[in-house]
Amino acid sequence: MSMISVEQAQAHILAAITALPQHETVTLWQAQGRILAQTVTAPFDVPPHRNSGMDGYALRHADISNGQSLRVIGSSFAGRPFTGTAQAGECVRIMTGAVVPDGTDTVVMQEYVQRDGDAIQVDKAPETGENVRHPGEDMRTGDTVLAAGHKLNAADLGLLASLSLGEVEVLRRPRVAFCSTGDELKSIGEPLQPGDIYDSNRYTLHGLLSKLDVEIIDLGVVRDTPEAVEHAFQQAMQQADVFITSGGVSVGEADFVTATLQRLGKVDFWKVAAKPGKPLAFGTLGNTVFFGLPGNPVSVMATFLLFVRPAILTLRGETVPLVPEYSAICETGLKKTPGRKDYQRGICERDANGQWRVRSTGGQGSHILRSMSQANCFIVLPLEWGDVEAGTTVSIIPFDGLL
Ligand SMILES: Nc1nc2c(c(=O)[nH]1)N[C@H]1C(S)=C(S)[C@@H](COP(=O)(O)OP(=O)(O)OC[C@H]3O[C@@H](n4cnc5c(N)ncnc54)[C@H](O)[C@@H]3O)O[C@H]1N2
Ligand code: MOO
Repeated sequence: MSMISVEQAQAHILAAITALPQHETVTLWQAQGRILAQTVTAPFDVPPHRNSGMDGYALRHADISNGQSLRVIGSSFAGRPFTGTAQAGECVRIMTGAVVPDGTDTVVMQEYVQRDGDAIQVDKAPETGENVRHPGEDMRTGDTVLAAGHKLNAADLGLLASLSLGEVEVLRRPRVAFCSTGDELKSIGEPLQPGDIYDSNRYTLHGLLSKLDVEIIDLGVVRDTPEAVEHAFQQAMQQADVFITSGGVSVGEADFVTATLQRLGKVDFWKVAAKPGKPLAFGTLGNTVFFGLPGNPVSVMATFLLFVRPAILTLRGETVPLVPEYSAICETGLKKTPGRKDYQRGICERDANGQWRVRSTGGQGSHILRSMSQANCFIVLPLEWGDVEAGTTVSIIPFDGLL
């Protein structure tokens, strides 16, 4: 199988995936960031009643044009309305949010009033209707206030609460299973035998998945045997919407991932013209979407961000899964071989003029995980480019919110 371009691979993945059809009901406490599966209409007006925008006095505007003093006949507090009706020459002490009493049409701020016992004198006349907030000004009965497909944010949660809607229908979260493959991998704390290393990819993947509001299923470290790899695949197919492996996807004699995918499911593509990330495998296992990520620690992160993350966002119902790129001036020269699109690790910042500037983190081997830890962006270099001179304008993908 020949290599396909990054763009072809991304298009292929997004074309193969649609949002999960299943819904679930969650409380507002669990609803932040979830995708609505229902349309929400307002069951009543918000605010539900005419109320005051200020602390002051509710009065009849017609009464103050001639400068007469008004008699205070009671008080209206938020949650404790005045129940009577104001007549000509009368006013009611009122607090912010309290019901504006019948018979009045305007609220004057208390700072513009002089009070003497039961009488007030207005120093500065408001406009008619000033400081009166009307029913339905925020939302009117029957208004569509949130559409299906909308991603709920903090404002929306408050909005739903103000409509007394404590639960909402949202799309189900994707279940994502992942494992590391490799006989050389030891778990934290185990002694290393010659040739061993500690498994870092599972921790990286767990961290990346934790940013995405998914159900995470950790299938652990899988040994480099066809049986062990197959067993992990079987488990994932039964439990997960997405299955991610790391390692064992290249052409070595202990690389069983692609063959297992071929046996149990379907290989959509294998190998992308990306550096790092070349041996990425993508396919399906029944209803489970499969990503075989290369084992190198930087390759895992790059392929996750470029290919897996957009797929998961699409599954969870988001409509703009790809991250934006920006132009930056590259302050360091970069080594590059034409033939693959490079995602080099960079450190970017905006200068005083708002111009992005970026420099390399140094060594770009896909085993140098520290380059990802030091970086705050990818420097994206087109497939056909060779070495890059300092001062060249390049594209960057900032890591904000991604890692
Ligand atoms: N003859 C060829 N050899 C390789 C090619 C090729 O095209 N022809 N491609 C290279 C590229 S590019 C990559 S990327 C790697 C990917 O290989 P695998 O996906 O099969 O990964 P492994 O061989 O299993 O591991 C690669 C590397 O990463 C380390 N590793 C693996 N898992 C973990 C883990 N969980 N935590 C930390 N480190 C891990 C592993 O020890 C290896 O050093 O293939 C190249 N070879
Ligand atoms: O594609 Mo590999 O990820 O270059 O090291």
